[in-house]
Amino acid sequence: MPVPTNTNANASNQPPLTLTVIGAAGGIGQSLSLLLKTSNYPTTRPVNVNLFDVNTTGLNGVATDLSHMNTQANVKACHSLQDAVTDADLIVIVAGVPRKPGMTRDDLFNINAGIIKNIATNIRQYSRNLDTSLFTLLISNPVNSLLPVLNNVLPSHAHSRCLGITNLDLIRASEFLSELLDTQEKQNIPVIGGHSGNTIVPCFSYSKDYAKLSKDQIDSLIHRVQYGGDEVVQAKNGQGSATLSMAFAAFKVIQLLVPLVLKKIDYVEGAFYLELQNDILGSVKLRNLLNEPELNYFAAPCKINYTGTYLIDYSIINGLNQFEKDVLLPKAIDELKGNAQKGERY
Ligand SMILES: NC(=O)C1=CN([C@@H]2O[C@H](COP(=O)(O)OP(=O)(O)OC[C@H]3O[C@@H](n4cnc5c(N)ncnc54)[C@H](O)[C@@H]3O)[C@@H](O)[C@H]2O)C=CC1
Ligand SMILES: O=C([O-])CC(=O)C(=O)O
Repeated sequence: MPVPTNTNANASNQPPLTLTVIGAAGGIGQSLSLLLKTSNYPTTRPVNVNLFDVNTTGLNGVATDLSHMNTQANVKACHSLQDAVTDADLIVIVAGVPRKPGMTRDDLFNINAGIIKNIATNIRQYSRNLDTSLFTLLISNPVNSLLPVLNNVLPSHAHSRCLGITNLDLIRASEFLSELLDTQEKQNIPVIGGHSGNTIVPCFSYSKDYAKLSKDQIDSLIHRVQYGGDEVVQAKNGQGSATLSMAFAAFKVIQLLVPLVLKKIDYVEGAFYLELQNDILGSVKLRNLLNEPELNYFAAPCKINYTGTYLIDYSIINGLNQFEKDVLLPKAIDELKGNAQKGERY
């Protein structure tokens, strides 16, 4: 059975843009790979979508299926992590186990931490771009603890390009508000903190319609965003967690980052879970504002250039209302510190 490799000739001899999906045969991986295969990329360089999964039958099936589509990107089934990561400009990690009803994301830690550590070890050993420009997007759960596991293996100068993906929380906040208001308008609602239950802090006070909402409506919106993942897990009733909406959320992030990776723009703005490093502007100020000098990981709006996150927008904290600042944030931070320590100690 032939395994698809790049099908389009590289007439220009330009170096390809390489996007790698690890966990490509899974629920998120398949949908995300489809989106990446069918996307238009603003470049004349060849675009390679490298797929890897330990489920080799699933991997070959997905890669063969996608390879018949006459689109810009070439798909390649990689049969080792080394092959998948060596030339990557951007790696998306969706490998691991999803939740079943009754489980928390934290229940996935033991099994998924080993998977992430192995992937990180391969990135450290083989990625050509790790030291300069590689972006690594972590989707596997629990994100709050697994990003520290990833970072523990990778050199610290690469951490500002290792981003935990919380975009589904922002998308849910926007959509649930729109549904409640019965409008087509989709507002941007900042969501900060982390990616599980109480650590998810949706900031609905930033909505222009906040004053129209009752306290009960606000409480139920916050709860729905914090436990939106459970809503899908329960609906799927043992058949996994959010896959289609997550693939959409990840694709949006990749669409944002690709022009940066191609060096077509100087910086992008997005919200990510990441390590607070002293050399990222705004990190110290954010810790001071939160009165949390020991807080090592947090999700917040950031500015990112092609060498990584260079600014964390701490001003988000100043704009919060009293309830968000005094009730939601302290609960989130308590859990976030424990979640990060768990990963750091692994
Ligand atoms: N950050 C977020 O907002 C979200 C995160 N997730 C998380 O994403 C992860 C993946 O979810 P699904 O795609 O639904 O799971 P899935 O079970 O459908 O797919 C996971 C894939 O990973 C592969 N895999 C397992 N170990 C591997 C390894 N060592 N190397 C390469 N591939 C490996 C499996 O063979 C499988 O194909 C889960 O941990 C889930 O909790 C899910 C939704 C949202
Ligand atoms: O809830 C889960 O397990 C998957 C997830 O992270 C989400 O849907 O936000």
